[in-house]
Amino acid sequence: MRPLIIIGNWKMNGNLASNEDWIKTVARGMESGMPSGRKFAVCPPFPYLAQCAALIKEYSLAFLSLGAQDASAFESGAYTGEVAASALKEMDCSYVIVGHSERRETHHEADELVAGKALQVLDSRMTPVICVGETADERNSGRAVEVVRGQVAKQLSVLQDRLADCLIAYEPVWAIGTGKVASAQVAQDMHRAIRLQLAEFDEDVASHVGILYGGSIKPDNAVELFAMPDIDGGLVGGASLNPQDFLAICKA
Ligand SMILES: O=C[C@H](O)COP(=O)(O)O
Repeated sequence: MRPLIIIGNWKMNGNLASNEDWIKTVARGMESGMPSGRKFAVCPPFPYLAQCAALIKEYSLAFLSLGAQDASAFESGAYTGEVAASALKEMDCSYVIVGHSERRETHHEADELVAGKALQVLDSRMTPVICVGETADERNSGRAVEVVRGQVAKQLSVLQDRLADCLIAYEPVWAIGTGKVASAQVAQDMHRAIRLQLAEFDEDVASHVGILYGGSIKPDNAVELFAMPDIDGGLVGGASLNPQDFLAICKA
């Protein structure tokens, strides 16, 4: 049985004061317990990881793990501005997002680079959250499944059965930050297509990999999305900035 995993991605938001308020509010909200069989994490920007790790300890927030929004495909060395997966592990990260569409678009990250990042994350004993998803044009021209299959195929060709230790986040680009959430059925159909593709490679890998949905998740659409058999949780952007909304999604 795969756990439901809900990961908040703050993107380039937050500051020392608001981060502390967020953690305090979430700690209070999680105090009385959380639904069983679920895991929760938050991914702040790199500079705030140490602060958030310390606050999670201070408030004994056992339910909440820490994650990062990216990692280098290199182990260490002269790569100015890059952050090594091993450094993220030292900061108490359990998850690292790789290949987010915002990085694929703004930083021209290709599938091979994304797979290299995922390998570094795995080698540092954390879980990569590998993002895939089609643009509006690709969906409107009927190529959504083909595009996503292509992205997953590249990851499979590099990671092989190590993909069993990763999470995949299906994030249709047209649903990110737009308020246009994919309907639960549209998301389920793509998650099913990804799982069937994984099963073509290895049934065991397919049954183990958690496939999260991302794109305009809100407290009022989370219940329906999470009820779908192949949706194993969510990667939540905008709504995760509000601690009450994040809590509501975690409990949905
Ligand atoms: O990483 C999160 C996704 O990009 C979704 O963002 P969003 O919830 O603001 O649409």
